[in-house]
Amino acid sequence: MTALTWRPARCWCPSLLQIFRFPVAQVHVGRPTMRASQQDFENAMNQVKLLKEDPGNQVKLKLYALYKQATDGPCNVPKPGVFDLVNKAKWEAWNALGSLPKETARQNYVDLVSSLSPSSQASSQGKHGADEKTQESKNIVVTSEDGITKIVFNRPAKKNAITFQMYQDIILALKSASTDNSAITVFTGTGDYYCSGNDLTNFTSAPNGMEEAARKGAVLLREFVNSFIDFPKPLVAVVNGPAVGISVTLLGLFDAVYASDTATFHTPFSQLGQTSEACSSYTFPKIMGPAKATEMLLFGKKLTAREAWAQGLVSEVFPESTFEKEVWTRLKAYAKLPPNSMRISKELIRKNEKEKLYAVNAEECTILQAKWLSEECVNAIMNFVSRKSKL
Ligand SMILES: CCCCCCCCCCC/C=C/C(=O)SCCNC(=O)CCNC(=O)[C@H](O)C(C)(C)COP(=O)(O)OP(=O)(O)OC[C@H]1O[C@@H](n2cnc3c(N)ncnc32)[C@H](O)[C@@H]1OP(=O)(O)O
Repeated sequence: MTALTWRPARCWCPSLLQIFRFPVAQVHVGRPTMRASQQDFENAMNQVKLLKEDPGNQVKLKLYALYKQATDGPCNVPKPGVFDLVNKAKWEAWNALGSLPKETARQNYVDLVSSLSPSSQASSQGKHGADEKTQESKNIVVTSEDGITKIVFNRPAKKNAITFQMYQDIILALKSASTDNSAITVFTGTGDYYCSGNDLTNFTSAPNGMEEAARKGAVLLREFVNSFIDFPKPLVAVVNGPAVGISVTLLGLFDAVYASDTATFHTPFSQLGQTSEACSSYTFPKIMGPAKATEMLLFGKKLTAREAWAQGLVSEVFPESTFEKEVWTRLKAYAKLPPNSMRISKELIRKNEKEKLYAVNAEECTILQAKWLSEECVNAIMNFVSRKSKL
């Protein structure tokens, strides 16, 4: 990215004030802090002007984005052209905050400013030393090191099944990773599974009735999948073991998929009385051809890692014994590549598909909302919960 000029306190360039007024704090997942008042916000703006060191482009972009979000709300201006690099980066940083409420943006701004003390400035400028923990909730752990933000499914006792809270945590983790200092973002799992898909007990607690739960589920799913469609940096899956359901279908939206030879890929939607999601009704036929996609998405055929590689869903398969070492060595090298080249190349690949992907996602969610209320689906969930059936 073109360097954003930094002017220390004594020589502010008025035209750059917009950029530097708003240090962005990390997104605090599951840890609400006290609301910042307008006065706290103004104090923080003044504090920013007193910073003596340039906090780095990424922080400046975050500052800008939070400022705009806190004052104007969600991004509402057209995206600058591809060659208007600085304004485009600013627009992307603001747009990445999505529908983050103004009050939260204001709080994040205040938190970030207070974190920009001399001792914390080093990390915000991207000097990755020891593993820098950027965000942690119980079941989704996010760390950043060596230019790589790692988002880990961390619920091994339940084979990393994804709860409602985890969907929300992942949305926030991706938002944060899209503007952090890392070059690439990686998903992986703790334990023997990569992920067993949607937590089927998400269906069993519906205090306001199933229709309301299905409606909320569809809204959440749509936002969740959109956050993968929109993710601007290279997104890599390190598939350490079996993957089921939505953790498989999402792979069609990743940029690279590395799998251990212990991994399997299974989308048992018909068995569950459900239908495909995460744009797989579009991406899978495109990746592997309609005949193979049908075997997976309609008939629930489970693929080995090598079969998934042969069908183009997986980039490369590694023996379990050397998987971690080989994959992370490679990813660390990739993370040293010029990040903006990677982002722009990804944008070139993705941009012609985006509108189609949004539309497919919306339609899949509408169909699923109805399927979740069907007898076929309710029976399948009840059979699982009452331990009558497993995959
Ligand atoms: C009303 C509408 C609300 C909608 C909310 C929607 C939100 C978006 C939804 C997006 C659509 C996504 C679809 C999918 O992902 S479909 C795929 C769903 N996954 C499955 O069907 C897998 C079910 N699990 C199994 O079949 C087996 O557990 C598995 C083969 C994965 C492993 O078998 P194994 O014998 O090795 O291990 P256990 O069965 O003993 O598992 C250990 C414990 O983990 C629990 N577990 C595993 N997977 C899940 C899961 N998906 N959901 C909930 N719990 C899971 C399992 O029950 C065991 O728990 P206990 O030790 O407590 O018994």
